[in-house]
Amino acid sequence: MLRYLNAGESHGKGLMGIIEGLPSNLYIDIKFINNELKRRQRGYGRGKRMDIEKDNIDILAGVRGSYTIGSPLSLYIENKDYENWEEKMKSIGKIDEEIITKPRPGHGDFAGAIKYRQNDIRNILERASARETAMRVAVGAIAKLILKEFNIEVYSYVTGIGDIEDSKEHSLEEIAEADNSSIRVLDKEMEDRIIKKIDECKLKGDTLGGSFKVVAKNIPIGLGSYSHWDRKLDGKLAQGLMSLQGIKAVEIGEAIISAKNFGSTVHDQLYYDDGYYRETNNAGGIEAGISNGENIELKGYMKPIPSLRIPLKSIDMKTKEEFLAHKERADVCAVPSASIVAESTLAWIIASEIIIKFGGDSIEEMKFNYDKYSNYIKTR
Ligand SMILES: Cc1cc2nc3c(=O)[nH]c(=O)nc-3n(C[C@H](O)[C@H](O)[C@H](O)COP(=O)(O)O)c2cc1C
Ligand SMILES: C=C(O[C@@H]1CC(C(=O)O)=C[C@@H](OP(=O)(O)O)[C@H]1O)C(=O)O
Repeated sequence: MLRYLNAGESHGKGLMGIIEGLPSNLYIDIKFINNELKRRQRGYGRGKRMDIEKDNIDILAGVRGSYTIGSPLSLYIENKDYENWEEKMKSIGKIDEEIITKPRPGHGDFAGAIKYRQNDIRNILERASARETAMRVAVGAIAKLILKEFNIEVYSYVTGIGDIEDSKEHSLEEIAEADNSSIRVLDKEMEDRIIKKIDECKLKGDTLGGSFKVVAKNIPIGLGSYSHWDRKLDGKLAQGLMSLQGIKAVEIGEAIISAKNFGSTVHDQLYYDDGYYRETNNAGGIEAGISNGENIELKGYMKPIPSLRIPLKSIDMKTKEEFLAHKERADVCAVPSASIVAESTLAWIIASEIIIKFGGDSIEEMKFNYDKYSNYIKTR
């Protein structure tokens, strides 16, 4: 079983991660991990923080000579912004005028302050923050390195920002080009319109959300199971994506349009010609909680960023008086970054499932079991 934990406050010293259950003899490509971290930091609409951070992975344990050795992996990413926050972080909650008491609607401030009995909302926002997604991407990059051994690739692109949407079908070759766009869209004209919209939104002190698609190809048949609720692959993927800050809905395959159509037009018919194939993939590669060999296709929907330069109405939790919410430096839109975190999440869950299905303590043993299973499939 593969698992990980991460720790770290947004403006603390840094982010820590521990991965346990990795196979031995996996090549840890630091350049690849750092490039993934860079991909997450990009995206038009992000705030000043991304100019400060230069996310870079430091591997403290679990690797010798670039290969895993079967021990837990320990990871570290420094927060460059810490030097600007050191005093505040050390005195947290002690300097009266710096205590945050006016919760931002849409963030964790209000419910978190009550739940954890904190007078200073900074103690909530530091960990509720999406800063920790940098570590999720580092961990996801390691999952991608496992997937590469099995020729599995993960892609994503932005399908919409605000009311500007791309509802066209795109080939994987087109989707692979999303990194060339500052907003990770596949259409230049759409990119220009979105940039204009983000600029106007920023001027108004407002924020935007949007949607993205994540796709994984070369998925073996049989990951996940229908046998119990918590073994279902679609359930695990939805939970993974929903756990990302700001993501409020997840669609698997063409779920939304399918709910409006007849079964005869929705279900992906099966054909055989020297191997099974389908002409459609409305199910998004999953039937009864099991991967069916088609590409896994997910869509995530992100709400607008809750921190507004022109804040919403709130209550000062100290005096109970009406006030505008606390102002905090923020992104105007972070959907492109969220799409990269979603790639990492999908990669992590698929890598975990590969380890469940093919077992093995080393990459060699996993591949041996995988090859045997692939040969078996050819005979069915
Ligand atoms: C990459 C990324 C960057 C984000 N940046 C901000 C931000 O600058 N300001 C903010 O208020 N929320 C930001 N968010 C969203 C909040 O973290 C999120 O809305 C909040 O934690 C409440 O959680 P929920 O939206 O899942 O309910 C960001 C989310 C992501 C994925
Ligand atoms: C630090 C990151 O995102 C942060 C997520 C975030 C939030 O509230 O979620 C608030 C902002 O923090 P700050 O106020 O320090 O600018 C974002 O910059 C990151 O993505 O690495």
